[in-house]
Amino acid sequence: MNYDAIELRSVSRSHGSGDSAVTALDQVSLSFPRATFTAVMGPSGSGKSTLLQCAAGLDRPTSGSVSVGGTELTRLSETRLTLLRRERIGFVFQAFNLLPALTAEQNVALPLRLAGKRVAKSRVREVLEQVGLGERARHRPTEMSGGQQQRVALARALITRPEVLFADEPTGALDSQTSREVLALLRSMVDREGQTIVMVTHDPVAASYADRVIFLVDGRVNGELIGPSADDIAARMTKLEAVPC
Ligand SMILES: Nc1ncnc2c1ncn2[C@@H]1O[C@H](COP(=O)(O)OP(=O)(O)OP(=O)(O)O)[C@@H](O)[C@H]1O
Repeated sequence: MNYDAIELRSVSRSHGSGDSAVTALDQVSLSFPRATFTAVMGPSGSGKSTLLQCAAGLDRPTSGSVSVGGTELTRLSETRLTLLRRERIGFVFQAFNLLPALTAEQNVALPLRLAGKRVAKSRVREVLEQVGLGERARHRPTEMSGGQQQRVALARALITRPEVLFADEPTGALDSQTSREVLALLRSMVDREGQTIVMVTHDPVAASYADRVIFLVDGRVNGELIGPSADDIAARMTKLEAVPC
């Protein structure tokens, strides 16, 4: 069967209990087809991070189910879930989280080393070249710009050829020119390599690089835009943020 990269079925996630319970996600059903780039947007507290965490197997839904490439996460033990995350899911965050004592190539090789796998130098070079850093393999993070560091983080996320790359505000710490370069790189990973990407962002320009933008409000899907411009996205966000709580 040809499964979507990620599928969420009626996913709910609550925190706490009784009167103080908070519903961070409320019956969310979404599919993320392979080789597509999806942005997730919504007002602060609308459930974006919770959605990403549940979809990536970092958090468990209170009810509903999540599948990665047809594998149902909700049925896996913690050990199997950790293995699946390590082998089939990639992450990049606003903070680059590189190890300062290691060179770019050592940082990129780290996920394979941690998994006890053989590290082929040629594969490390290949991903560094994909992100345009073939010449910087021996540099340490302090010798690189913010954009270059985020590209190393991207190469590190891609070394295992993950089925899905989750990006949480990946350009939040970058200036607008550097952000555009990183976003163009994400776009080309989808178009050239068939990578599936799900990205949470507050930035309409960043979201406009995606094929589809999903809007969350109060833990529910409030609609989507397909191939929108940054202006369309900004207008929709302004409307959503104007809704009284
Ligand atoms: N561990 C937790 N305990 C209690 N409530 C939580 C917890 N994590 C999230 N929440 C609540 O769940 C809701 C959704 O939070 P979430 O962080 O997913 O929103 P978000 O859209 O990512 O917000 P932001 O854009 O501000 O980062 C919020 O009301 C938040 O306060």
